Amino acid sequence: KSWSLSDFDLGRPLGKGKFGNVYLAREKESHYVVALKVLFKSQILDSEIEHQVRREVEIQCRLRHPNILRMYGYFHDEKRIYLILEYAKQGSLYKLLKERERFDEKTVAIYIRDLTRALLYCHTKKVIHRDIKPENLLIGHNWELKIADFGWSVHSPSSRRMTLCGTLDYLSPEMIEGKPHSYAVDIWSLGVLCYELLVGLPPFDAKDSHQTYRKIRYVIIKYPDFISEKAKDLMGRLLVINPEQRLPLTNVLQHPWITENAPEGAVPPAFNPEQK
Ligand SMILES: O=C(Cc1cc(-c2ccc3c(-c4nc5ccccc5[nH]4)n[nH]c3c2)n[nH]1)Nc1cccc(F)c1
Repeated sequence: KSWSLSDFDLGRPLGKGKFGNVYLAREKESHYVVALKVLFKSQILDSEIEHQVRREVEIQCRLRHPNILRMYGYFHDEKRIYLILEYAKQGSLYKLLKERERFDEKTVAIYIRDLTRALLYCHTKKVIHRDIKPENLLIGHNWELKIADFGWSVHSPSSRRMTLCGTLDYLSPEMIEGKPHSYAVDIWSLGVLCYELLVGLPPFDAKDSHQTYRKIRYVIIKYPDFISEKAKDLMGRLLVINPEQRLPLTNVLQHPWITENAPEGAVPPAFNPEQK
């Protein structure tokens, strides 16, 4: 089936990015609601990232997992490329985190469990570095987490942590030192995300990038006293300088903090607007 713009009714913008915007859209026949991402060919060609976009499309179309945002297809006209993406009803985790300041340990354990499963799935498909910072995580209809790897594209200008290459907070020590990154970067960023969801701030937050670099390289972390010992134990096994010594993803699922707080069948709580 080849799609075209005339197959969709376009709705409001969902996110504005450097290479194009994302719109709510509804397929006319089925009334199926999607997120339609519009990329401008001119900008892609100018930025010589055409191969990267092709690779992203290639990867995204192959990935099928409940915690990875689906790409249903794509099409183009003379000026633009259109990506037909899954619509995540509850929006971004980043927005939710800002609204709620931080999450309770059971909720975070469920999110970390689901992300670990999604990353394990990616690694079996030889895909690494799914950028799992809050800006790239969307919340689905049943409040489940979805990795939406925005890759290089910048989203919603309101995201506060934009340095030119994206936020530093999630960089692993080996990436800072320009070493080739492996699957282990995903384990590191899982630790960073866990901390940020529990505390409300990233672990290496600092007033300037040099301080952030220093904190990352020497893994200088302060855990607030409301963080449980088991949560600290898990993060301590993920945020390890030496990539080989980080807890493998399969062991994350067996960690007591996960098994006790996110037992089989536990699902994320519904965040009702009035619930504080
Ligand atoms: O760009 C993305 C991923 C991506 C996903 C999205 C995105 C952004 C927002 C949403 C939303 C969404 N739901 C909302 C509800 C409330 C408020 C805002 C919302 N945004 N649902 N699905 C989305 C999908 N933008 N970009 N992939 C990509 C990029 C280049 C090439 C390629 F093949 C893939």
